[in-house]
Amino acid sequence: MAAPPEKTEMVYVEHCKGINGLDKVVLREVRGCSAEVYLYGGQVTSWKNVHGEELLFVSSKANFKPPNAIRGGIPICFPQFSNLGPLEQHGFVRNRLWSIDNDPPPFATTSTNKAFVDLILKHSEEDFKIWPYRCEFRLRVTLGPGGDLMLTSRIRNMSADGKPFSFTFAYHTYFAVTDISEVRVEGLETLDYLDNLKNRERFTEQGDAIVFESEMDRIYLGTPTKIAILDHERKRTFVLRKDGLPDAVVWNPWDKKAKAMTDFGDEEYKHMLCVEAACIEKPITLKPGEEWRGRQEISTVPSSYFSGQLRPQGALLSG
Ligand SMILES: O=P(O)(O)OC[C@H]1O[C@H](O)[C@H](O)[C@@H](O)[C@@H]1O
Repeated sequence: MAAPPEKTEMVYVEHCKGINGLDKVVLREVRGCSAEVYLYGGQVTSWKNVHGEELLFVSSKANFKPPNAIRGGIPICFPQFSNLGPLEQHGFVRNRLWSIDNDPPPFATTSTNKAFVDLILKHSEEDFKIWPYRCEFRLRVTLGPGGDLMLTSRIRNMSADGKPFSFTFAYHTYFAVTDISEVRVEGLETLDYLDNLKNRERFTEQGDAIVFESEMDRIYLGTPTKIAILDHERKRTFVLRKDGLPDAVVWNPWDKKAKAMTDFGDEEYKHMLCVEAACIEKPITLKPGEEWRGRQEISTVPSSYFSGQLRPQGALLSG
């Protein structure tokens, strides 16, 4: 009798080389969705659904070359968002080489997810010179069986000398959209925001959703835990859920700024939108031994599913 055909084992986590020989980790799930994480920056650079469609934007001009940050995917801004402090723009972890964390401390809740990777960035002596604190940053990236992508950061003050530190933070997520002028963001209505284009002056959002007709760079404050990004043309809605991250940045550079960025195509602003789960207005302070956690989960649903529910009184506030 012929032997039964051998079953090929599903590889949920693959360590390999990416662009310019940089180390990357590919996460895969049974139904065909996938994600990629570069050790450089601890940065997610790809997130594909079961049809193999890319859901994150990465510029065709992105430099995958240290010390440049990678333009696209999900860069992590830490310990400083933007230029809100003495460090380089968005802090330094987005252009450091992270390591695989083979022995991460357990999470309180056990999960049955198989496609995940744990990374760690220990504060080097070199970095101590620019940021004189003892810090350990652990990042878990998980691809759920349904294709949802979860990032959990655990940041700990490792100081032995009693020195606290403060930081601001953002998951600088670049969503891929079909046509920015047909995109709306729901869940931020009626909130206050700081307008980065007007010296961070404070305004209150008046529209019943955010739409895009020109450059936008805002920090929405104290937002609900769910935000939706509706890609009208593709009838796809991204749902962003966050925990420990009260603020949300919304950014599109539009044509003029796009042209000024060397690692960004002139027309690419039409096909991306950054919505960033963040903690900016009130920095986090950690005493020695304390740990902070910040989590972002992104998923997609057909737009019709959410249609009409995304109002301040609607689904977004119900959990
Ligand atoms: O060019 P980068 O340093 O990556 O920053 C890109 C953008 O990041 C955030 O969204 C800020 O709010 C913007 O002001 C900034 O232009």
